[in-house]
Amino acid sequence: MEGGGDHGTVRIGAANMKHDRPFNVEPDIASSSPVTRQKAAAAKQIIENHYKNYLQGLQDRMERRRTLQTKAAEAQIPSEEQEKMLRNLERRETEFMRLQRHKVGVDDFEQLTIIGKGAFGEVRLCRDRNTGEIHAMKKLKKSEMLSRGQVEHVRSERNLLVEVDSRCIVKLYYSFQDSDYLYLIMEYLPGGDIMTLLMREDILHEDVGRFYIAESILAISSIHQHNYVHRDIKPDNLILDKNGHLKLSDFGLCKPLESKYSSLLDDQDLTAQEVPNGNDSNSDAPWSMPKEQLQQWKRNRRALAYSTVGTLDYMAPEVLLKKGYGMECDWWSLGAIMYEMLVGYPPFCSDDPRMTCRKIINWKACLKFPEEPKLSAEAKDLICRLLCDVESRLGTKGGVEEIKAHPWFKGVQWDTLYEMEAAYKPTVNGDSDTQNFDKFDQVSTLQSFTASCISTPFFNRMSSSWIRYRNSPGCSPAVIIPLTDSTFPCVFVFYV
Ligand SMILES: Nc1ncnc2c1ncn2[C@@H]1O[C@H](COP(=O)(O)OP(=O)(O)OP(=O)(O)O)[C@@H](O)[C@H]1O
Repeated sequence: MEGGGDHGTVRIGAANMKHDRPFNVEPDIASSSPVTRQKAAAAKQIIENHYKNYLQGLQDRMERRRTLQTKAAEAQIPSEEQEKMLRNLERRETEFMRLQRHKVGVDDFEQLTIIGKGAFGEVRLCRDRNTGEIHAMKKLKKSEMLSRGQVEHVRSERNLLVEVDSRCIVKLYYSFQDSDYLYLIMEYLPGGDIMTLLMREDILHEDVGRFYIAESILAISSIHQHNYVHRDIKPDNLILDKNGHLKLSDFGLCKPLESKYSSLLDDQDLTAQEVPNGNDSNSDAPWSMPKEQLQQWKRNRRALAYSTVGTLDYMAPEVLLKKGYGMECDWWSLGAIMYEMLVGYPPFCSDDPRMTCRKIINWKACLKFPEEPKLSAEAKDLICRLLCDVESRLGTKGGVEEIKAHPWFKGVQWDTLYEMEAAYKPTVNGDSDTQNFDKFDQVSTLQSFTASCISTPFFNRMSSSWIRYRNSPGCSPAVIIPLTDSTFPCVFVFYV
């Protein structure tokens, strides 16, 4: 059978030889029973989808090749080296296709402990039934993704993970789907995320902070080299391997900013009287928050990370303001994380997200350093040169090298950082140890998954038109649920 030009028209070899012209099967189908017609329509859909995916895959693959070629040419990499990079990409693409053809599915993995939750799903430890290897399985509910137009972003995440072969980026082994879920099978990083480290340690010594900021720079720059902007760099996306080296995760799911923060961002709000006004008092500074409130913020941050609302503490002002933005926005986020590592909380933290938002936008007035803990002059300078206008931000004009050359990094051996002993070595007993992750209710909440459990004064203060509460068994004591309209505060950032 050869494919004909039009849908529904097929050219059939021997049976059609007499006429030697396309044999239109439509009249037969039209006279057939409704069940047959349904089956034919379903078959047509399956074939069309198959070829659509196949062609899309080919296109993506060619696009990745072209991007790599352009990047390599721009970076003036010698042609021999370019050839090697392209061969390497082809090898990984082929390997990935081979694995895809194996039709790996969820049944190939034994699902173990839940280790994380995010905006659209959960992350679990899993064991490959064939090899016995332990991996991390990210499981995303399709209906949630579809209803919020997020499927393309999962594709981005999967593409990026295949394309960027870097020791600073979490590795992707398989991606597949069943009728309800999308799955990403990734390497398991048992050291826990930087958020957990910060919650445990409160503040990091400058040497430890320097190590993790330096590794974050290498990770961020490796995705920038492939023309990706993360937009959502935050401590829970920086995960440690068993030796304490850092890898960046979570690339694909875009939390659409427009819907997430629209209620926080109308112009009137930004000029409202509570906007921090640049006087010299420290009344807006996080450390002037009552101690109990600050503790509450710390207790809430994990729950916030699991929610569909997410956090905007690390987000650059140009992203919040929906101005044009580029890779520099990731360097802002890094500045906010560095501040938190050395000071103990993010620079614009507040128990009210509206205030955080305003503080970020009014960063000139609101970026302040406490008396204690005392930061070195170089550390302060670097933070100030990352948390500033795009035009003067380090990395904007001179790229990553400009950041690496800052005096705070004096003595850092950039080329051998990942071979060095890490600044902090997590305790990890065996491949499937999950002690560095929070303990979760092990019953999957994905069935009725909308958001995570949060019950705090923090949310009581949020606009009631934005979220509301609902008691829910197994999700005590409260669950944030979305409004049914477009203001649903769904979250997640990544854009190509
Ligand atoms: N490969 C991994 N190895 C170990 N832990 C992981 C891995 N991937 C994710 N996690 C854990 O699961 C948490 C949630 O993962 P991730 O951020 O990818 O999920 P998400 O659904 O994309 O969440 P978000 O709401 O942050 O966008 C992480 O903060 C981390 O603690």
